[in-house]
Amino acid sequence: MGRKFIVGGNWKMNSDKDQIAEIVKNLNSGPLDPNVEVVIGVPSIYVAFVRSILTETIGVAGQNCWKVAKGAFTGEISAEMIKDVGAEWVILGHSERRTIFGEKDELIAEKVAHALEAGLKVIACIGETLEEREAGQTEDVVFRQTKALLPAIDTNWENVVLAYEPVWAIGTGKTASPQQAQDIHASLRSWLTSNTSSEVAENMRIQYGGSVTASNAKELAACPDIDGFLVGGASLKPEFLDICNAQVMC
Ligand SMILES: O=C[C@H](O)COP(=O)(O)O
Repeated sequence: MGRKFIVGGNWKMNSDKDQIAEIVKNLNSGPLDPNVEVVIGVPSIYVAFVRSILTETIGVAGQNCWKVAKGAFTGEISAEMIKDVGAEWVILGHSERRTIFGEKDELIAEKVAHALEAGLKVIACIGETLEEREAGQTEDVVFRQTKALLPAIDTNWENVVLAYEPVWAIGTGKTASPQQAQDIHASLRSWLTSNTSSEVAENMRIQYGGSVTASNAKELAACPDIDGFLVGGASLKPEFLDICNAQVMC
C-alpha cells in the first residue's frame, strides 16, 4: 500500500475564537480529498474548542509539549494534557522551537519519546538554515536531527511523520524548488533505509514545509518522495483546502 498523503496546517501563534470559527467552517465544508489525511496544529489553549467544532475526519495537533506528564514546570503543557482535551497529534522540533527557544536535538528527542508514550502521534520537524545550506551541510544537518530521534521513536515509526522544513524557506516566500525538496526527501529515505529498515523507509511519510501555497503545491505534490506538506501562513487562509487537495489535482 502506498503512503497516504498528509497535510498539516500549523497556525503557529495566530487566530482568536472568531477567526478560528471562520477557518473551521471553511474546513468543515470542504470538499476534501478522502485520500488525504489532514491535521491542524493549533495553539494549545484552543485545542478543545477546535476539536469541538471541527469535523472528526480532520486531526488536531498541539504545536509543542513538555517531556514529562506532570509536575512543577510552570507554564508548560504535557502531551497527556493536549491529548486529554482532544488532540491526536503534536508537532515537535519545529525550527521556531529550535532557533527562538533554543531547543536542541536531545530535548526534542525526549519530547518525542514522551509524546509517543503518552499516545500522541508526532510530526517531527527537521531542516537546515540558510548558512548550513550554503556551507553544503544540508544532508549532515537533517541526518543528524533525524538520528537523534531514532532511540526516541524506537519501533513506533507508524506514529511519526517527518517534516522537512528548510529554515530559509519558512515564512519567506522562498519555496525550495520541487527538485531541491525531492532531492533531500529521497536522501532522507535512503538514509532511513540504512539506519532503520527498508520497511520503515518505504512507509515513512515525509512532508515538505516552507512557503507552500496553492500555487506551488501541485508541482511539489507530484514529486515521488514528497508525501504531504506542513503549511504555516497559508493554513490560515481558504487556499489551505486547495493545498490539501493538491495531490488529486496533479
Ligand atoms: O510549520 C510550518 C512552516 O514553518 C512553514 O511555514 P510557512 O508555510 O508560513 O512558510
